[in-house]
Amino acid sequence: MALPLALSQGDPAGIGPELAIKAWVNRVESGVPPFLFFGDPRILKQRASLLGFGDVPVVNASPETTVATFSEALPVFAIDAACPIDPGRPDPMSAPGTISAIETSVKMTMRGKTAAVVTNPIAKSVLYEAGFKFPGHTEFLAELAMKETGERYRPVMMLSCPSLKVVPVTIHIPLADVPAALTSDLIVETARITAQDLTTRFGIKQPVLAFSGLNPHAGESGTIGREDEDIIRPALQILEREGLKVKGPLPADTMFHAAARSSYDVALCMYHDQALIPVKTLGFEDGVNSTLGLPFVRTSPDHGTAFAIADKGVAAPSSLMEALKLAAQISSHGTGR
Ligand SMILES: NC(=O)C1=CN([C@@H]2O[C@H](COP(=O)(O)OP(=O)(O)OC[C@H]3O[C@@H](n4cnc5c(N)ncnc54)[C@H](O)[C@@H]3O)[C@@H](O)[C@H]2O)C=CC1
Ligand SMILES: NCC(=O)COP(=O)(O)O
Repeated sequence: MALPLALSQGDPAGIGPELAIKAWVNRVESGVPPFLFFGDPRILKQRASLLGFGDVPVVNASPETTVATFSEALPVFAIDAACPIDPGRPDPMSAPGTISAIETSVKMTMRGKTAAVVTNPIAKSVLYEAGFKFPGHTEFLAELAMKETGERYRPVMMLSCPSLKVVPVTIHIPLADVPAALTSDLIVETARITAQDLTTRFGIKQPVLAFSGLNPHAGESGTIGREDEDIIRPALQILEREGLKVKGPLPADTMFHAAARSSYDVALCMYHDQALIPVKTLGFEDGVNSTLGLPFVRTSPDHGTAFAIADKGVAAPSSLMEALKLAAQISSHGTGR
């Protein structure tokens, strides 16, 4: 029997519990693969009754019992939240439970009990307040993988929707720090991992990688900033010599219209918003965040915790459902690494 996916709870005061309930309710008509929710069953039950899903049966389960249970009830691997949860009001006291749900999902997946990790959104600032030392899941997952195998992993964030795939080369750092963080080595390493995983996990034989510039007009031949010529172009030359198909550095403002998008498989952008604005504009409802470079498959919805709507019942589960389907599809061929 196929293994279930591990779905971590995310911030319990956010929309994660609601999305899990709605994904389970839509499982048949939307083809949602079996998942095991790692989190506090009391939170799921509370949220279900608050939002009019009180008839959803929530049962304690293990990876071994999930697939058989899934058609009848929402299976939960119980992890204590350790504090009362008020939807929309995040509390750093819930951080240990949030982190433990991620850790347990990874452990189960790396030990072959679950097929892949799908994460519900966490609020970075809430976890930072509780002492969490990682910028986000992406880097934390690499650390957890290293704990399991002793090997170092270089994680790469990729967001995708049907019409676009993007990779931010620098991720959660202040914009003012981007130019100093950007090096040819960082670009080359990010591109190699992206190209490998696009081939092994996404079935794109020889992906075309398009690179944005950093400055307006990709620096206009070095007259509006030097990074495009001094850092990005040399990285592309190295990649080209290695046989990768690359384009750029391209002006970021003109590389995302439909005709431009049809000329490449993935856009590697120099900072977070340069990459995420186009993909969330084109496909917020069905966008998926995947972590490349890890020894297991991880996906997540493209959005955050949406605290302002966590008690309203209006959160759309579509992005989480796409994340679950993509994780199942990729992991059915192995990890690709
Ligand atoms: N993978 C993750 O763990 C991610 C976590 N975050 C975290 O989420 C928190 C909030 O971030 P924001 O920038 O406000 O982004 P957000 O995605 O939570 O919300 C942005 C807007 O989209 C709406 N929205 C989000 N998801 C929705 C859904 N499923 N259905 C309907 N409307 C939805 C929200 O109500 C809000 O208006 C931050 O603390 C951030 O760190 C953000 C992105 C990803
Ligand atoms: N903006 C994307 C995001 O915040 C997702 O980060 P991560 O938690 O997947 O590392």
